[in-house]
Amino acid sequence: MIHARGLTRVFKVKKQAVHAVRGIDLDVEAGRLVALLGPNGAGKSTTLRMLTTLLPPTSGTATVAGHDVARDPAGVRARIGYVGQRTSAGENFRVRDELVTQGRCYGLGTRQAAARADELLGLLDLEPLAARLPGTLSGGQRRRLDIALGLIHRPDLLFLDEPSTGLDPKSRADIWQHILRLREAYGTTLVLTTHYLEEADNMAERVVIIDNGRIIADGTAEQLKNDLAGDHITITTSAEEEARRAAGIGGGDAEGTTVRLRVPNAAAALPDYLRALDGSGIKVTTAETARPTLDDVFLALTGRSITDDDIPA
Ligand SMILES: Nc1ncnc2c1ncn2[C@@H]1O[C@H](COP(=O)(O)OP(=O)(O)OP(=O)(O)O)[C@@H](O)[C@H]1O
Repeated sequence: MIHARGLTRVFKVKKQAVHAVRGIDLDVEAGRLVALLGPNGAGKSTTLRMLTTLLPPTSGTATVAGHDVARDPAGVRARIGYVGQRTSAGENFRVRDELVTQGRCYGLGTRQAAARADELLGLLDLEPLAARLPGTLSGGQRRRLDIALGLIHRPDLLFLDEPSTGLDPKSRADIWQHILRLREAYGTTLVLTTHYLEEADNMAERVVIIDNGRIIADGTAEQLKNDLAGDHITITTSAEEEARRAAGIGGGDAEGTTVRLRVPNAAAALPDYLRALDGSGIKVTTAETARPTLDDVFLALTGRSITDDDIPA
C-alpha cells in the first residue's frame, strides 16, 4: 500500500536549511494499522504530507495505493483519505450535508453520497448530531466528523495526523474505539501519527519511531521493547553505601538508596539478584519489576525522553 524510498524534505527558512525528513524508507502492507511515533518536530507530519501529496519531496520516491506521489498525485488522492491536525469541516452546512457535499466533491452521485453519509454517521455515532452545525460540536465529536469526511469516498488508505491530540482522555479513548471499528468494518489501511506513547503501544500493530527526520526503530511495540529496552528491576536498600554495592553487583545505577537495573527478563532475574545481594550482606527493603515502555525504547535509542522539548532543528 505504501512503498517509500529515501523520502526527504528540506525547508528553507531565512536561507537556513531545515532537514525535516532525512531519507525515510517505509513499506506498509494493505490492511495494517501503523503508528508513526516521535517527539514534536521529529518529522511525522512532514512525512504524512509527502505521502498524501500535500507537499512535494525534496528527493526520494513514494508509491501510495499504487500511484506515484510525484507523477500521479491525483491518482493517490482519489484512493486515500487524509485527516489533518486542523478540522476540515466547514461552518455553513449541517453535519450530514457536510458529508454529502464532500461525497459530491469526490464524484459520488447525490443518492450515493447520501447513502454513504448515512453509513458513516452510523459507524461514527454521529446520527444524533446529523442536523447540527460543525461549530456546535465538541472536540471529540468534531474529530469523528473529520474522520467521516476522510472516509466518504471509501479510500483504501486513511492517514490521520495526531487524531487524538487536544482531546480529553475519555474522548481520546472514544476516537480510538471508532478508529478500530472502522478498520473492522472496511479493512482500511491506517497510518497515523501520534506522540502519545500509550496509544502507539496499546493500539498500533506496528510502531515506526521517528526522530530528527529518520526512522530509528520499526516493529511491534513488544518487539521494540524486548529488543531495545529490556525489563527493569528496582530495589531499595537501607543505606546508600549498600545501594552502590548492589548496583555494582547487578550492573545497574544507584541513586540514593535506590538501584535500577535493566535486564532481559526481570521476573526470572530478580530471585538470583536478591540471593546475590543477600550473600553479600546487603539488606533489601523493597524490590519490584517493570516492563519497559516505548519511552524506555526511545531513551535507549536516543538518550532522551520522547516528551523532552529540546528537539534538534
Ligand atoms: N513549512 C515549514 N517550513 C519550515 N520548517 C518546517 C515546515 N514544516 C515543518 N517544518 C520543520 O520541520 C521539522 C519537522 O516538523 P513536523 O511538523 O514534520 O514534525 P512532527 O513530528 O509532525 O511534529 P509535531 O508532533 O509537533 O507535529 C520541524 O523542525 C519543523 O519546524
